[in-house]
Amino acid sequence: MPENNIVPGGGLDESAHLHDFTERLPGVIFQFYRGHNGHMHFPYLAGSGTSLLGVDRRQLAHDARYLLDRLDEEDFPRLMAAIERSARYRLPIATKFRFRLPGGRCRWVALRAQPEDADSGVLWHGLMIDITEQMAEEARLRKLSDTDPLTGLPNRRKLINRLNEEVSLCNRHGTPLSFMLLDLDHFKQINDTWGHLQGDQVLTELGTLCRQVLREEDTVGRLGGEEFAVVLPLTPMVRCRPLAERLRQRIEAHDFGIEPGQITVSIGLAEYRLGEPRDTLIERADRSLYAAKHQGRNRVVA
Ligand SMILES: Nc1nc2c(ncn2[C@@H]2O[C@H](COP(=O)(O)OP(=O)(O)OP(=O)(O)O)[C@@H](O)[C@H]2O)c(=O)[nH]1
Repeated sequence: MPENNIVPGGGLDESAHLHDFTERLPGVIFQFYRGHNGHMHFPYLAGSGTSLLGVDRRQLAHDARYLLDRLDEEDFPRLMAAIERSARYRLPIATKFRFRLPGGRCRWVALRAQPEDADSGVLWHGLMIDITEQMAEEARLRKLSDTDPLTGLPNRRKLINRLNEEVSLCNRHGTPLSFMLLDLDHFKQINDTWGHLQGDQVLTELGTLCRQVLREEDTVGRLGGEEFAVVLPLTPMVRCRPLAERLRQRIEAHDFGIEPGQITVSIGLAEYRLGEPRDTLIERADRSLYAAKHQGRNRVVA
């Protein structure tokens, strides 16, 4: 056994070792107290994470607000609700929050704590660990799995998720929603004539054009191949149609680096009808797209 291990019953030595040990922990261990009168403080706080977070332990021993005040605005009410729930039902807390450092940077912190009854309040025993790098990696992977690598647009999975969200908002609030399917005309010919690389370039530029013409709140995605889709929240058909027409004209007029007027799109539109399944909306837009192709391409059909 290494010499500096804590030996049970080691008296003074043991508490010195314990202190040394807790100060080196790559995180924070704490006791957090909340009185029935609402006052909160940290009777105990240790670990090297305290210096990382730049908190003053003496202040926190009297008042937890010095730490709570530096929580991200979005996360503060969530953490308070978790504390409340934990206090009421004596359930453990398992949550994460963003913590603002001086200078405006943020760190993500994971928190786990176990409550117990205490004198005139509740006492939690817990730990906090910095998970900023982990969260950044998660965000990177999430983006990767949501993004079409060629155009950088949301992929089918992400777009359908977005559509699901908007459909449920529509059903809840009765707001309008339109859906647009957009397909390049004779794209096989473009590939065959100008090469696959040029074809890829056209797809990428098309994505950029869509983003320029549409509003920030509209989601443009690539469904696959030469097919794109747009989710247009708060947009009835009377507003969606001119927007689609503007997009069609803009694409027709754009210089894609090959013969002018060679790149055109057919667009199928559908407006959501309250209560209908999401797939019915997609099918109606698909039928409109089919009609646009059938009627000669380079046109918008609703
Ligand atoms: N360059 C490139 N081509 C792609 C990609 N994905 C699909 N395609 C091509 O898109 C073409 C689609 O051809 P079709 O489905 O026959 O449709 P189309 O030629 O556009 O004809 P219409 O849709 O009827 O106007 C095929 O040649 C595919 O190889 C891609 O990522 N890059």
